[in-house]
Amino acid sequence: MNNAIELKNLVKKYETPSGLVKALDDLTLAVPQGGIFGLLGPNGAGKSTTLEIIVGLRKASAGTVRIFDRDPQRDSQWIRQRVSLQPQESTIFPQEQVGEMLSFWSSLYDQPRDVNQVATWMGLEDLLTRKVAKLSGGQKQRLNVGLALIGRPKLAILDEPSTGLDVMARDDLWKVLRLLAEEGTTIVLSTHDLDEARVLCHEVAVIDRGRAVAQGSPEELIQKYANGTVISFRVNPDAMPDVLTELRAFGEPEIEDESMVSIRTDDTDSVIAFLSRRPTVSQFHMNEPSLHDAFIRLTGHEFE
Ligand SMILES: Nc1ncnc2c1ncn2[C@@H]1O[C@H](COP(=O)(O)OP(=O)(O)OP(=O)(O)O)[C@@H](O)[C@H]1O
Repeated sequence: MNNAIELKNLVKKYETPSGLVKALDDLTLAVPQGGIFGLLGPNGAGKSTTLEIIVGLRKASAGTVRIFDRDPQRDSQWIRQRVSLQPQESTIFPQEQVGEMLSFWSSLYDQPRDVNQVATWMGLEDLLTRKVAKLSGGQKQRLNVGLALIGRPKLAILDEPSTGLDVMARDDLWKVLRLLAEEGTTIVLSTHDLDEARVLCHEVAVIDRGRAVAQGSPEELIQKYANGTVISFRVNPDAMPDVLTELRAFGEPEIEDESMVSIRTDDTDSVIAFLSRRPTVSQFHMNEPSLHDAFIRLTGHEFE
């Protein structure tokens, strides 16, 4: 068995007062063991629903779920010792102190990590005697991630772990996640931060409207789906018609305003060489192909 997670043809329907909501619509994906895997998608794409089904908190309406080759609904005891979830929101035990929470959580596992080690990882070492209710949003988030890691899970499921963290806390979290992945932990996180997905995740699945529309490393997806670099520049309005005509040899230019033009190209060197020979052209700007471009190409709509 090579995969930590195998989801096949998952469907999840929620009953709501205004009718059935189809949160997952034939979602299929596999997560290899080890490494950091990202579920990437806009609000409402179905990421949290997928994560909750993986840990057995929710039951799919149809389809199959295998976690280390087991069924999380039937083998819930086995799964609970090895698979952890950091939910998006949690209001557990607000009157307890941070240290008490970490100790209590660690007592639920057979081979927990050291409480002080996890507190240090999460930047909570000076807050161990503070009540959970008195933590800031970012501190609560760090505690929730710490609780998800303290049981030494084989598979840690993190639902938007960076949300609410400042840049330094986010960088510290990334370091911890990379360290755990190097040790062999499989980490699955959801995010709608495309930059986070690109720098942190070894592999991502792009989720859109309840389906996984593509899977691969961020660089693979960019290469496969994001079309070329966008070069934009200013041009003297009098020279615009000539420049546009000649530029068409490289692709279809887009006029942004009366003096700003952009063109998407795979042949950056030739376009730059052409433009730099023109005295009427100035202020070059290059936008490398990104996951955002790949997402738009894959889904046909903006990431929002
Ligand atoms: N308990 C629920 N009852 C009814 N509808 C729900 C429930 N949970 C989620 N949904 C709906 O299912 C769809 C998918 O939601 P989900 O929370 O899985 O998406 P998400 O990708 O995690 O979004 P976000 O990035 O905003 O957290 C949305 O349309 C949402 O409104």
